[in-house]
Amino acid sequence: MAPTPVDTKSRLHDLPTPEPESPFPRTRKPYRFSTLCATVENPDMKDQYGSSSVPIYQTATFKGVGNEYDYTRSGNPTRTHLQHHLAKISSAGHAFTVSSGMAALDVILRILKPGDEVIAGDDLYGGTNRLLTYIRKHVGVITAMVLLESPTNPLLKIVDLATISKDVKEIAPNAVIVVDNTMMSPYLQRPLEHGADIVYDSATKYLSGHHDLMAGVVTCNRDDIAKQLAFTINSVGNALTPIDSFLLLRGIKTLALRMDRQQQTTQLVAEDVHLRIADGNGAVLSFETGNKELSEKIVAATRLWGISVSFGCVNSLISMPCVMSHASIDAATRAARGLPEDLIRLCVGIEDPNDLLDDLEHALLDAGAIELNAAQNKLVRVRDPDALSRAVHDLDLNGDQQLEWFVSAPGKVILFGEHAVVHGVTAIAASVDLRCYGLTSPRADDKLSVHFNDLGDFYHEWDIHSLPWDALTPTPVGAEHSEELDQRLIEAITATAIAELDQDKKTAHSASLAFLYLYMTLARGDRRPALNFTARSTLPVGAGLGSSASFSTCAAAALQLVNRRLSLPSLPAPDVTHTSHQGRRAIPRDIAEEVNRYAFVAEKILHGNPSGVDNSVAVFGGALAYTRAGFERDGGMEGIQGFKSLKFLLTNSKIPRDTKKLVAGVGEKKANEPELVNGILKSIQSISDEARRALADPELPRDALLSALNALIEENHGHLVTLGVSHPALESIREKTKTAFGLSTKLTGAGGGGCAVTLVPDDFQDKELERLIDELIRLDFKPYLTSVGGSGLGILSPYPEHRTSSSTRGRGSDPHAVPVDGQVTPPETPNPEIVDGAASPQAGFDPLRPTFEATVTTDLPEWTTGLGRWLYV
Ligand SMILES: Nc1ncnc2c1ncn2[C@@H]1O[C@H](COP(=O)(O)OP(=O)(O)O)[C@@H](O)[C@H]1O
Ligand SMILES: C[C@@](O)(CCOP(=O)(O)O)CC(=O)O
Repeated sequence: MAPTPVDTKSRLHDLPTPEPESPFPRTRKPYRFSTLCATVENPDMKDQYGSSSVPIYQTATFKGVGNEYDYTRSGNPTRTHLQHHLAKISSAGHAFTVSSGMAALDVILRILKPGDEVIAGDDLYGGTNRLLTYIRKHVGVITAMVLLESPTNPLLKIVDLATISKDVKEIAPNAVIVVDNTMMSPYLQRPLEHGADIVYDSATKYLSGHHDLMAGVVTCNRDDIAKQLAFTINSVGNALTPIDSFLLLRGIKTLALRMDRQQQTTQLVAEDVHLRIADGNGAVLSFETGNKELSEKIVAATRLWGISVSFGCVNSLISMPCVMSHASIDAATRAARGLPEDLIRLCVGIEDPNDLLDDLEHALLDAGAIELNAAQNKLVRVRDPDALSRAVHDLDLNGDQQLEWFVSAPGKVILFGEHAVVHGVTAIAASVDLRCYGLTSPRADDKLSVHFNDLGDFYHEWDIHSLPWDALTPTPVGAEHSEELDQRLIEAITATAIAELDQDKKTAHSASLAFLYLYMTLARGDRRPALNFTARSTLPVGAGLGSSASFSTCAAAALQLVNRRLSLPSLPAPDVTHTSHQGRRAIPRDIAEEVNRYAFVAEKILHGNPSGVDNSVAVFGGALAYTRAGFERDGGMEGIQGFKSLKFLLTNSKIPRDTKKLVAGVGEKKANEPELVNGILKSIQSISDEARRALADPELPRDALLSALNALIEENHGHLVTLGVSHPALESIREKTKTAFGLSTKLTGAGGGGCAVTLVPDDFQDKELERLIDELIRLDFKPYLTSVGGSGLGILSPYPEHRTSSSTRGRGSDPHAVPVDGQVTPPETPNPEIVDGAASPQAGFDPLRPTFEATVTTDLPEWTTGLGRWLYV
């Protein structure tokens, strides 16, 4: 392998363009850009066979000693051709090509030494931001470099490269000026001509143009810098492969042609839709809609425009930077940099402009951003389709015209993987047909109250102004809550609002803390709605069936609805709703995810270190294989169909326990006995994997499936015993089901008491089951026969057409009776009766709260069903 720095062969070309030999004695003009692009010539590298396209030297090594090439990491003829070509079109003395745009930046940043400082713009591509943050944190770099981009991405701010370069050189003569030129490509801008020292491009974009390769290009004129870059590339081994060098060389030939076409169409698109465009150059434009949900709808409604990150491809792309390319910049930083959450980025390709415009127009219409003005017979922009109703609602939040929002969410049973799931192992869990219900009702005073019937009929009210608002860092609409809880807010609520509670009621403390944290975090600016929140559950609380997650889901959904952070979708037309699911599945995934994020926040307050499996089941319902993100395996969840056909008996030992403590206990055991616990975690992962395979296998005979699951239940329970989370009462439930009935049982949830789950085989006689249930009751346990895999989060439709009138409520009326089409924002409820506070009841409003609080628990499912149509995830 060559010991010397490499690939500086690109220096060998002559600028301007090599002139083809001419018999005529007159001077030729230098070739124009598009000709330069299409003409790949290097007089120093004539092909031995006269091939008109540069061949791919697909070889790692070259034979011989002391030759020009010996090892492809260090130098390869295809790459040399490419680099020569790039140097030519970039007005550069040197060009290097590496494996991606980020690799190019990385190679450049390695010029820095500890103590050096980088000055960068405030609108940087998410990946650039991430890499700079990493370098700052890990390499201790503190102004040796000025990093610029023009136009910026995605806000298209223009940077005066020439002036800035001049100023920098006056103030810090040694600072290296680096320019990311990806948005422009050398066709539109050659920053080396304006004082930049180094220019890099993600060649994945315009330079290659077809999104069929990843590549980065670094160009410079300074020999000292070129030497450093070549050294890094050779040492790191990230130089571009021969095949990608070939593809990039081929892409560059059409650069000017593509860019011309893409720019023309961009201009047309920008003018046609009358939306904000930052600059007329390039083929990327972005615009705001004023509403994140509207932007999402527009993006989702396009067909020809591909929803994708990146740009520079011949195919047109549409994206929302805040949730895609720039999602790795946290929400607070995005907000501070003025990067709008609703921004839509269009990257225009080479399709027929009329098709692109048609598609965009359809998407804008479908999303409700524009509408046909019948009088003028033309499409006009709807300034903000939700603005009027939102403004009305916003006023309502402090007035007397509010909605009651009624929501519900199921509990869960974990069949395999509890506790281990906290540490990254996959858990297999499903929803149970026991639910928590949450209702927000407006108040006419300045008070916030909670009523937790299941926690010793706990009721408390707070003066809204007395809550510790100073400690709150507001979360903008559409922004995500950070992964960490805001400890300052928790401490402030604990020291004020919680400190005034009766000290004996610990469970009510934590539920109140979680609710107040969500209430404050989800409030919008100074609009702090006066309301009561009542929660009731058909689930046993604190028994391992996820009552906390279903409570958290109800609180998160209700408060997001009250604060208009969720917009219910328009409902399917009547002829569609009576098909497979009768219109039940009316809540789309993005809304579910939004609720799940905040349900997880509340779970963190209640549990300390939850895995997120409980709240995911509470929101999404069904049966899931759930793996927490952030460990060695990929996080995520996947539905499991086979689980739904299983029958389970859940038995509450009635031994109270504290999930937070049990989870912390396992964490401590892992810290003290890592080998033991890691071994157990590995085994539980195998159990979950095995169960998942068995449940997904359509060929596996039913009895083989059931006996496999029984064996896995026994094995998993054994591991939970070793982890120290069983309890004598759970062991006695196991004993009873095993010896007298031959059934397999394990603890479920956090253990330490709480519930056990028993798999009931298909052929288990009803009589036997009754006998088992009786015996368990006699032993003072509480059994529940449950079906699994039902719906997740439910929201009682706020549309009056979907509500059953008070005279028919509770008589089992058809909950799916009258679906309507097309309404996006629920109409406000007229004349609400004020339940708490001084105002007197008003006519025409029939509040749910009194009956909700008075109905016996066992009647809740039927009563809630009779209220009208429920929309489910
Ligand atoms: N219906 C409810 N009303 C109010 N808070 C509830 C309700 N259900 C659960 N919680 C909260 O969740 C806690 C129980 O959580 P946890 O111990 O994890 O039990 P589980 O296994 O039932 O989820 C309660 O102490 C309470 O703070
Ligand atoms: C023990 C654990 O795996 C499940 C806890 O369930 P529950 O709170 O006992 O319903 C913890 C978690 O996954 O967050």
